[in-house]
Amino acid sequence: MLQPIIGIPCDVKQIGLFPFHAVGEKYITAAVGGAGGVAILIPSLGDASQLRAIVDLVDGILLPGSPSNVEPHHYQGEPSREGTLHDKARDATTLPLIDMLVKEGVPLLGICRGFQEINVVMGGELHQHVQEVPGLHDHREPDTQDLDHMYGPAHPVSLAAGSWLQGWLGCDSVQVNSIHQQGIKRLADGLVAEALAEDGLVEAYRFDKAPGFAYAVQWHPEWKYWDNKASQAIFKAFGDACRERRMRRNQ
Ligand SMILES: N[C@@H](CCC(=O)NCCCC(=O)O)C(=O)O
Repeated sequence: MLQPIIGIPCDVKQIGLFPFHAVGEKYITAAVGGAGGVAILIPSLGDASQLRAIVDLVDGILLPGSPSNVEPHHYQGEPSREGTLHDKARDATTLPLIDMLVKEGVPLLGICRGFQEINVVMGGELHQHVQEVPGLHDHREPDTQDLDHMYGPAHPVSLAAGSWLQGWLGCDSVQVNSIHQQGIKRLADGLVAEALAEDGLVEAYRFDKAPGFAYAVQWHPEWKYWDNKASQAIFKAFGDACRERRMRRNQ
């Protein structure tokens, strides 16, 4: 099968005295095994000339999750609390990159932080502490070092009538994991909710008006994707869109 090139933007993390650009391995294995691509890691240099070359190089972009948060000035949010983890370099890379990808119809899959980034770029807003919003639940991960527990099923999401997920899965609800403190406060115009948590928080959306595949989920389908039908469906759809772009570019 044709292997499209899937770019994954890095977080910038301090390891000892030096900054490193890094991506969690589970995103890489899901891009390769779940979407059938060749994964390339994209350094978060925030350089426009690099972004142009990257958009010309890739067949799709997977925006991974991260413990860091989008800086609130990008969506007119209140200043972050003292000690909030940000990643200025990632923001400076992914936010302009998303705009280019959507405009040019390059397939885009956002996961967790990536889900939040796309909403911000398209003009939406985020809750910074979902668990403190009246009526919303606590969506943070369980206090455990056991990853199977941390990334295991946490709550159901209802699939919107006519959603891609409902069509892919043939059901109206799935269980998802939950490892996030921030969430969608206002869904950007043009983004169509695909799934909602029990408290009404948007947990997945598609971007119908985008010329290409543009989909994002708040949960973590990359975690043991091979054991989860919804994860497999999401990565297959993303991989198929990337393959279609590859085939068009090969013509
Ligand atoms: N920081 C944001 C996004 C949360 C997120 O992406 N969590 C995953 C971190 C670890 C991993 O990559 O699996 C928020 O708190 O909402």
